[in-house]
Amino acid sequence: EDVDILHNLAVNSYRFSISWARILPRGRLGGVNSAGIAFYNRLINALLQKGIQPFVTLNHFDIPHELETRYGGWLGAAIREEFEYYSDVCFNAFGDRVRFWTTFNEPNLSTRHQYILGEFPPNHCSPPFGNCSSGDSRREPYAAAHNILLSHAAAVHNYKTNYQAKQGGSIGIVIAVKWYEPLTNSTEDVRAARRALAFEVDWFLDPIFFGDYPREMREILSSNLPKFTPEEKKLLQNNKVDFIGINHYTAIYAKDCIYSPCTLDTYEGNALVYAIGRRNGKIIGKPTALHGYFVVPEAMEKVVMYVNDRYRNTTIYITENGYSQHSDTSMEDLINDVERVNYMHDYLKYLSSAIRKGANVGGYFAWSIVDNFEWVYGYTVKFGLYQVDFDTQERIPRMSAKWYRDFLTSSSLTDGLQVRSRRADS
Ligand SMILES: O=C(/C=C/c1ccc(O)cc1)O[C@@H]1O[C@H](CO)[C@@H](O)[C@H](O)[C@H]1O
Repeated sequence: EDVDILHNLAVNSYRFSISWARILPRGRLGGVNSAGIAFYNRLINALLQKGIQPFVTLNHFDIPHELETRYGGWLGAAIREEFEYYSDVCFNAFGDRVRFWTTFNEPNLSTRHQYILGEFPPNHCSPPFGNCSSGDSRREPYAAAHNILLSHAAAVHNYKTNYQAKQGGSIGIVIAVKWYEPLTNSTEDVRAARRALAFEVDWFLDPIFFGDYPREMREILSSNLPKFTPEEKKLLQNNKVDFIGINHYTAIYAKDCIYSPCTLDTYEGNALVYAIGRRNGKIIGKPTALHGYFVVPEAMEKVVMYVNDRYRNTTIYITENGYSQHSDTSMEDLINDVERVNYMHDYLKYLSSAIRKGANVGGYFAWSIVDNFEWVYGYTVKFGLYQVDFDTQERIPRMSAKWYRDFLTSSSLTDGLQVRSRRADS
């Protein structure tokens, strides 16, 4: 039914992730769960029958529980071999039909929620970030990220060596990219915004493209930041991604915390930056249902140009972009979601502007087709173009679903928005 919905919406690609635990419930030392393989085979085949390209993520936050018990999850170096094995099972089982792979979804966001703030499992943190039963908010996120980067490199190496030539697909990684605008035009705040971006984007993409962490991180984190051996640098640089996925939702002001005092217990704390939604009392953009996420459409162009310029014109896919509503919104407003229509329209307008300036953008994915389980917020935050009645599983198209279908199927729009649907494989 959902594949029919996608077909009626006229999209040409669908992004989803595979649950590692559904394929390998106990990791590589346990067996492959054939029911899990069969489930994704049915989904992939149903999509292809409708001419929809599957765009597949291997890891979207969750891991088999046994790997947490056995290795301490991403903190243990042994998880790299586990991920390489898991990715191999997936390339083998699904790679004959999948043209687009990504290794990780937003590891730059998940490691911070897991190991700095302690909000996501395994809930590790230390003061001043929080009081967790274990953790080290200044060291662990970087240790976990290091193992993720090397797991990524191992999977990309395996795909490029053993699968790419015969299967003909491409492989990338998805990074969450929040845009940071300097709070004031002081040199300190301008540097703070640049630094926040380095701790957001360059943290993962610099090692992948240039073989090492950015200078800002090496200076500030010193011995808390792991080091790559010469062989690891080579592994990273020799196995560049074919494309970069960007999940972009919002922008926020960055205030310097090196030359002026701040509370440093936030998401940007380790970068010595304080992020704030207001400048002189004026909010950066309309708030959404997700705390700290504001509507700032022009930031779409800025993040795309930044990534395009720094990472040498590598193809960019916008792998997520979307607008959230509170579940306590009235039924009428949930369905007549004009704010979501405006959000998508305006963000797409700035994406088209980036394309006109030369950015190499291969496609755009709306988040999300249906209301999703929003992690720690559960069902209280709604992102769907289709509303879901969770008692009956009924899907109800919102205004945004109709708008998006019209946008994708009309060859031009009268109001100057000139983005067209692009084929994911072009
Ligand atoms: O998962 C996040 C964001 C999580 C978060 C934000 C704010 C907090 O306070 C806590 C968690 O990013 C992406 O954005 C979406 C819409 O959020 C999620 O539904 C996707 O699963 C994910 O890839």
